[in-house]
Amino acid sequence: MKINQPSFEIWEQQPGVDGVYRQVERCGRVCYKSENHQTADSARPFVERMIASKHTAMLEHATIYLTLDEHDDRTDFYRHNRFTHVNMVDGKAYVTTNLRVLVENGRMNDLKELCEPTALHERRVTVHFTTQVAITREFNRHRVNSMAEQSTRYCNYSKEKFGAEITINLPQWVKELPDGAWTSTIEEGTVSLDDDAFLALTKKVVAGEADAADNWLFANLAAERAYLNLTALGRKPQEARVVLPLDTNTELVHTAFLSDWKHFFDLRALGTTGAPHPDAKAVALPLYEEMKRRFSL
Ligand SMILES: NC(=O)C1=CN([C@@H]2O[C@H](COP(=O)(O)OP(=O)(O)OC[C@H]3O[C@@H](n4cnc5c(N)ncnc54)[C@H](OP(=O)(O)O)[C@@H]3O)[C@@H](O)[C@H]2O)C=CC1
Ligand SMILES: Nc1nc(=O)c2c([nH]1)NC[C@@H]1CN(c3ccc(C(=O)N[C@@H](CCC(=O)O)C(=O)O)cc3)CN21
Ligand SMILES: O=c1ccn([C@H]2C[C@H](O)[C@@H](COP(=O)(O)O)O2)c(=O)[nH]1
Repeated sequence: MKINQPSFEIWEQQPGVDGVYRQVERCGRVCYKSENHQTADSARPFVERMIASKHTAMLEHATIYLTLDEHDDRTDFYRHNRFTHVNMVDGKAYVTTNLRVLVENGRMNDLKELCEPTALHERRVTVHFTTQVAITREFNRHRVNSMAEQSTRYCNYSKEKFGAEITINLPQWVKELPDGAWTSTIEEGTVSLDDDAFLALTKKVVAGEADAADNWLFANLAAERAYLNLTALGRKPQEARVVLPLDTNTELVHTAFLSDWKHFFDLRALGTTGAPHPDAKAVALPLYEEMKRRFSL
């Protein structure tokens, strides 16, 4: 069993139309952890597959910036589209939208007007989180955001690609436990108990003699054994996944307007409506600091 630390990364879109396709591919491949299929020219066919299979939500991760004339017919369309922000300044329309809007409204020609963001465009920002399933349940309630998440229906953790093991994302309360028998094992990021050691731990739990770290490790290790046994018995990942704990590691991508990120930080970092969960705050607060530096929130 692996133990990951929570983390985040801002995924900046590369310039131009190529950057548009690559952003969709990078975010979309998180779902099936299929990054190994990415090549120099795989982005456009990937996007075409997403369109053909009607998985157009993935297209929302590509941000489109346009600068149009106030009186251009196209400006009118974008001003009335609810997934688009338009700033009107001195006769120009500074449009921020996403690729799904263009694809689903037959407006791919507008890509000819693609530009890099100026100070007058409302920014959209893509963030990749590595956290627990428990936390992505909370983040995914920010429903105006665009999302892509690693799938427990389709990822088979018993495969070599996942190291044939389960990965847990370390909860803050476990990290903050006073030093004990498991401290160095947890810090190393891998736990592997042979059968005798697992049975000894099980006995301690059953006898009610296990401490907090013992109980936490026991439950995760038992879940891992059961998951691997179920897949070995022929159960599909989407069946075996029901025994996985809420601290199972997952990857989540959110793309949102800066104004929506501000709302996210109010809830998940700053706690303006109640204390954020410590595992949410563990990624949201440093992300807030980083966004303040990069985008002057
Ligand atoms: N691993 C993964 O991440 C997977 C994710 N899913 C996701 O589950 C969802 C299934 O729900 P379903 O309702 O069919 O999917 P849709 O993606 O069609 O709708 C979801 C929401 O997207 C909004 N939306 C539509 N167009 C845009 C756009 N251009 N920009 C921003 N938001 C937009 C709609 O808003 P409104 O209500 O205002 O119209 C709607 O609320 C999908 O998003 C799908 O991708 C499914 C499988 C795997
Ligand atoms: N209704 C619905 N069902 C879905 O399954 C679905 C959606 N919507 N919306 C978008 C998400 C994202 N989806 C996907 C589907 C495939 C890949 C993918 O990586 N495909 C690889 C092959 C997979 C592999 O080799 O492991 C590819 O190269 O196309 C990514 C995201 C599926 N998704
Ligand atoms: O059929 C599906 C598969 C996935 N999703 C969404 C829900 C989550 O945000 C991610 C990962 O979900 P899993 O259930 O772990 O596959 O994708 C969905 O809505 N429908």
